[in-house]
Amino acid sequence: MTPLLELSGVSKRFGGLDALSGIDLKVMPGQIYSVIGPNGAGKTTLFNMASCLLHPSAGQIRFGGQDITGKPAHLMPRLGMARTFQNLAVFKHETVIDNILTGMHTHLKTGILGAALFWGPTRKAEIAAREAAEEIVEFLEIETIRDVPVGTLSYGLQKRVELGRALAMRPRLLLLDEMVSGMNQEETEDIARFILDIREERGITVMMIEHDMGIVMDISDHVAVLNFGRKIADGTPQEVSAHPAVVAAYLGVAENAAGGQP
Ligand SMILES: Nc1ncnc2c1ncn2[C@@H]1O[C@H](COP(=O)(O)OP(=O)(O)OP(=O)(O)O)[C@@H](O)[C@H]1O
Repeated sequence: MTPLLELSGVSKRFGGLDALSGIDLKVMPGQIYSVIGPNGAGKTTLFNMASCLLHPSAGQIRFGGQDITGKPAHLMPRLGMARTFQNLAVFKHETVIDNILTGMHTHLKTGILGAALFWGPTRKAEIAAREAAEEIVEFLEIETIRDVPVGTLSYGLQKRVELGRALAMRPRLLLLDEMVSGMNQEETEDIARFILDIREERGITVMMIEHDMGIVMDISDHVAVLNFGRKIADGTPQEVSAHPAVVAAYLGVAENAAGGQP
């Protein structure tokens, strides 16, 4: 089976710093794939390169079998890749439903001129987009807040809206950057359930960066561990959590935090 996303020998250098060095990884269709590692390990840099916001200094990135190395980021939604960001990326003054509708516009090809010339098909596309947006609202259980401006909602609900907008792009691959950070236990469990349903019911492959080991261990099929820009382990949650290099990397962090020697 062809990997949905494949990084081969990917490196990224910022000035004198090797943020990533020779990363190889394969995300297979249907997987929930987590990327973990201590702060500064290179996780966000990896996501930025996978979504073409940054381009690698060396190596190749393939998406759906197609070489996307060096391609502009704005093409990614059309190719079937959507993402959420570590910092909230929502339109705070817009309502929940309007935020989700903005995700649909990747697939609405007709602009104002098209609307004037082809009122019929454009109208149909708009109606279909609205129906799909309503269906996402229902799926994410946010019907009661559909007309509320997003900025007035709790952080956990705003993240849920951001997830809805990414789903509206109808991706094959969904990249989730620290989705549950800052969420309470109940909100985290809701997100874990949504991610499982996104894979089961929508057939979307999910790749996520997470610091919350509970959700990583509970729902991932595969985990890659980064440390100082290198992949130090790769396998099932059970395999990586027992891997000596992973234990040492996390122990080093804990000892540093406690003022001990790494
Ligand atoms: N644009 C940039 N210019 C220079 N250095 C950068 C840039 N982006 C990231 N870095 C550096 O690259 C390294 C990896 O950073 P990155 O943000 O990818 O780590 P991370 O694993 O996502 O960390 P965190 O868990 O804290 O979000 C860090 O040393 C960081 O300071």
